[in-house]
Amino acid sequence: MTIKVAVLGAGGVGGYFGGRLAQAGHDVRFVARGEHLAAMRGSGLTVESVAGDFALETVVATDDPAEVGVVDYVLLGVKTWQLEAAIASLGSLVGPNTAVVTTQNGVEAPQQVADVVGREAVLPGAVEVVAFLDGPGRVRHIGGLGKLTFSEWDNQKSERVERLRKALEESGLTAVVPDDVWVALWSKFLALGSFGAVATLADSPYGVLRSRPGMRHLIVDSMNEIKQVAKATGVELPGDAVDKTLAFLDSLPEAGTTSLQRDINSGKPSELEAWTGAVVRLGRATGTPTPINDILYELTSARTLAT
Ligand SMILES: NC(=O)C1=CN([C@@H]2O[C@H](COP(=O)(O)OP(=O)(O)OC[C@H]3O[C@@H](n4cnc5c(N)ncnc54)[C@H](OP(=O)(O)O)[C@@H]3O)[C@@H](O)[C@H]2O)C=CC1
Ligand SMILES: CC(C)(CO)C(=O)C(=O)O
Repeated sequence: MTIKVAVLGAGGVGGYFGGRLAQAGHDVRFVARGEHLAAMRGSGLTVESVAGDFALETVVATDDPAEVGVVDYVLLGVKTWQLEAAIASLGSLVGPNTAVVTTQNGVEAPQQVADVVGREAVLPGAVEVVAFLDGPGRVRHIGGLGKLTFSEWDNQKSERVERLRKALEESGLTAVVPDDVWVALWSKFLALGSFGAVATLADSPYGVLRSRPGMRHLIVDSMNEIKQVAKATGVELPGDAVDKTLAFLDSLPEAGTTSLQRDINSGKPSELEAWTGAVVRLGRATGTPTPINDILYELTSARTLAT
């Protein structure tokens, strides 16, 4: 069955997932802007992908969500610091049966969206992919399965979750509906909150981070604090969550870097507030001490001012 999807924020994630869904014949409307919008309108979307290249000669793209109207799903593909403005433009896309799927790294995007459209309209999600815009109208997918893990807010198995899961799988993507989507989001957050700030401060790739016992200890200490914050917000992570995240660090490419350090190093806006910033904020809100993350946050914030 064809689904109607608005991709709000057609960058690495939105462009790749939206592109695959459109290629499979779904009704995908891209909400974009600037040169990327002009290129998509003029010559469509090109995707260079480790899972197979493809080109969509024509795509539906606009900068005005009102032109799209109500959809079945909104795939929210903007960066965390762009969320507020993007959420404000959701109005005309969301009807009584619309589901807004969050893909942002971090744990706060679902609530930010729910504050405006209501919890029942949100499917909290997380993506695993390495994809980026390689110029206007051009997406490059260089790694990761292209996996979306998502569910209803209360983890109920619903018809709309199943319909989206099927559409994604039939489009060549990987879709996972976990038993508890909050455990999935917070498990990923263990990596984001710890690796991101430490890698930025050390200005080092994964190969260096994991090679020094002291760095590993620092990352583990940061993760243990995040685990406590998760617990204080009602999310109990599995006993092996920290070990698994350390094993994930060990599996990453030697020369790989976090998106946080790449953004900060190139002087771009970053997702620091949604990563280590969120650990500190949620720690304070729940009365959970986060001394390691407090230091990481202060030092990384200072680095953002210095670039
Ligand atoms: N890319 C990846 O491989 C992964 C990304 N993620 C997460 O997914 C989220 C999205 O990241 P990513 O795809 O890399 O981000 P990108 O910067 O590649 O894409 C975001 C796109 O949204 C556009 N945009 C922002 N606000 C609006 C708006 N109001 N209306 C229309 N377009 C808008 C941006 O345009 P402009 O450039 O003009 O601002 C940009 O094209 C992030 O939270 C990221 O951490 C998670 C895992 C992997
Ligand atoms: C989990 C992590 C930190 C791996 O690089 C990531 O997703 C990112 O860099 O954006």
